[in-house]
Amino acid sequence: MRASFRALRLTSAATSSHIQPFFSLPLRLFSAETASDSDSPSNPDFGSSDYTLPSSPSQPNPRLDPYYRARADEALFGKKMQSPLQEEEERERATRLARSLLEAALEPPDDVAEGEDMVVREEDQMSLSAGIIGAPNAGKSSLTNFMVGTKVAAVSRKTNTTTHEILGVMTKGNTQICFFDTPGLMIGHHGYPAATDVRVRVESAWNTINLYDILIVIFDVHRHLTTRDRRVIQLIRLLGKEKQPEKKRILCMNKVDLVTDKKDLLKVAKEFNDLPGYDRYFMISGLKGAGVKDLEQYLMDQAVKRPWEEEPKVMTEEVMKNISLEVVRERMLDHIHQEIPYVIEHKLMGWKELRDGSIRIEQHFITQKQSQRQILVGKNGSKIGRIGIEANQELRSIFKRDVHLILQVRVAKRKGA
Ligand SMILES: Nc1nc2c(ncn2[C@@H]2O[C@H](COP(=O)(O)OP(=O)(O)OP(=O)(O)O)[C@@H](O)[C@H]2O)c(=O)[nH]1
Repeated sequence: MRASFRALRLTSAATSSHIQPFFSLPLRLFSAETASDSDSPSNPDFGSSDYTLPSSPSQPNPRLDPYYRARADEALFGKKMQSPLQEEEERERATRLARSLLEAALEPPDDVAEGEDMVVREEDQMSLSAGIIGAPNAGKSSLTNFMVGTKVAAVSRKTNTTTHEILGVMTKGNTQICFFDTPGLMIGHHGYPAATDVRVRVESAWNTINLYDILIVIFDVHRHLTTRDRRVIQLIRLLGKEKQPEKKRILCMNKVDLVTDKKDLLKVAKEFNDLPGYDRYFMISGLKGAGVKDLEQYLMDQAVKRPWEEEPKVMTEEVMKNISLEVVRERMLDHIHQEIPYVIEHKLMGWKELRDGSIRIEQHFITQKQSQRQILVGKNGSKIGRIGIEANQELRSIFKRDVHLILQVRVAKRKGA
């Protein structure tokens, strides 16, 4: 759109320069130029800005009957005679075109994201809380990260109605979607529960599901095709068994990018086709983004009129960098109880967001003496290793994504060395 407007401007500039010579001749005849051979603009003999001319007496525009004007136009320019009605229509069309061109020109630049800096009145706010359940490694975090975007939602809680772990917040236009990890259903980071456990967890989860507007049941379809897991199948079946409109559920077949024969996906879809509890089925790759747009649109459509729960602030990269420094420094202070932490310089040397959404962070500690370096590094690197592991874990949980933390300890170069 902007390109076309630019083209339009260029055309009009070209047109006016084209017209110029046509008018310059008669105008020169009447100009009040003093006689001079010099036409040089750097040394003008006459500049109209130096003179104030009396404004011409206002004359009413001579009015011509539209009928006679049309006839005169036809005689002079060969233009087809138009009725006043046709003229009116043409004027309207031209106005519409001009307006749409103006609107196109005024469109916000592409790099200003929709909804950014937009204040949405509370009465216009739409919300959706979505619980996500899946076995470990099903891809809950990757999917949330993809939808929430590269910016991490820095949530300052307004309400505290739930103690569930928040995975991320997506705010677009007037709609906010909060993604929660489901406790009780959290089969957790510690491995799969026993088969009997699944039933107990699902049963108890029904009570907590009421807290969400929708439950996203996610499973690794590639894994399902290669190593079927009875517990995962049981979970999917139990949650989709009954249709309960107030407990809306959807089933997401994740990691479709890993499935080479796409016909296999249809087989899996058929396998769970008989479950009336699921409102919709989605085939997605939460990591790569395939199918996520459809899922996102579906979720946006489910949002209800309700004030947002979270302030839609986003953690900028700058804030994330500072957090990374603070977390590492805190861990260092935990492990080094002597004076030296205060004389150690601590710098962020590298920050890179990798294609899989993880962040590579490189930080350097610069000590004054070799002995200080030795204390910080510890025996065979044990101390700095401990600091790194703990800080990495903490950063991973704050940023809700993988973090590759690299710490280096070096001795400051002596001046003049
Ligand atoms: N190829 C592929 N890999 C994926 C996809 N989604 C997630 N993964 C990978 O699967 C692994 C687990 O993903 P997570 O998003 O951490 O899974 P999770 O369900 O949050 O795992 P827990 O935190 O253990 O419950 C990671 O190595 C991801 O990179 C996907 O759509 N395609």
